Amino acid sequence: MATAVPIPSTGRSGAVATVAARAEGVVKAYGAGETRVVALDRVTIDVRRGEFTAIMGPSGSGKSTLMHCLAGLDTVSSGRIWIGSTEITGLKDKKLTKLRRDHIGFIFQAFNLLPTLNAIENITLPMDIAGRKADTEWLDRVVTTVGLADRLKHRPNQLSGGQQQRVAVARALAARPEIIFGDEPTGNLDSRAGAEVLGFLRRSVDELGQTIVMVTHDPVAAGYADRVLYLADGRVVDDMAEPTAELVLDRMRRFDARGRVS
Ligand SMILES: Nc1ncnc2c1ncn2[C@@H]1O[C@H](COP(=O)(O)OP(=O)(O)OP(=O)(O)O)[C@@H](O)[C@H]1O
Repeated sequence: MATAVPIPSTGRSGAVATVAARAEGVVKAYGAGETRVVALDRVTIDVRRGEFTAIMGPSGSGKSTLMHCLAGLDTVSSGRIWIGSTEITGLKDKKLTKLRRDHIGFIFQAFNLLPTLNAIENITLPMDIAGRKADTEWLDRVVTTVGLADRLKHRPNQLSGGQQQRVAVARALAARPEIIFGDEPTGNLDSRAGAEVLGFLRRSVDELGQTIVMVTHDPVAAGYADRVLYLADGRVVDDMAEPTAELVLDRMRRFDARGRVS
């Protein structure tokens, strides 16, 4: 039976509590022989708790693969992954499914709402399926934070794209997951609606203490994060603190597809 393995201590007290997810020496290869593609090449990162981390990089650099491996949606070829204090590499399917359900929230580019359910029913659906009772006080805070209090009885087709994505954000936040992963969460939205959703993601970090990891191509979206990790050719090539859209754009202009200064 696989058991929870604590994240190795860095020697400082409280180190475990500050890390929401960790990848250590992660390699992910697809295929074999001549068609073998190394999507992740010895990636080591810590995702700090209570931070908004963006993952950027050219197309094919390994962003989605890294997110999927961190979230336990894909297996690694070698290396180790932790969510909180639990090592997920090696966990059996059933345990992994439970860990994902109980500790991880997802926001995808497509909103993935059920059309026959209203907003609040969509928000609480994962908890209903898991047989968990919603904490009503928390749910009220979440709904207020994402600005949906007056739209809870509306079905998805009665909401704008931005409002639908806010329902998806609230759905991810409702169960108080350890970490939320977003794959281009504003990719289907116009810039105004995208800014609104990003503003609410930012608030959920600042006001609710949420940890968010977001894959994006958009320097404006990355500017909402606390930190941007840049991938190139399956490797982490840069780690930017306190990004702004301008700094990110400048960084993208100066580096070529392999992460080298051009
Ligand atoms: N299922 C798969 N089978 C084979 N190769 C794959 C598979 N998934 C991804 N890859 C390859 O792994 C590499 C990284 O892909 P990944 O989707 O992680 O990149 P990305 O940075 O998210 O790209 P994009 O920005 O275009 O979405 C690419 O070379 C891709 O072709």
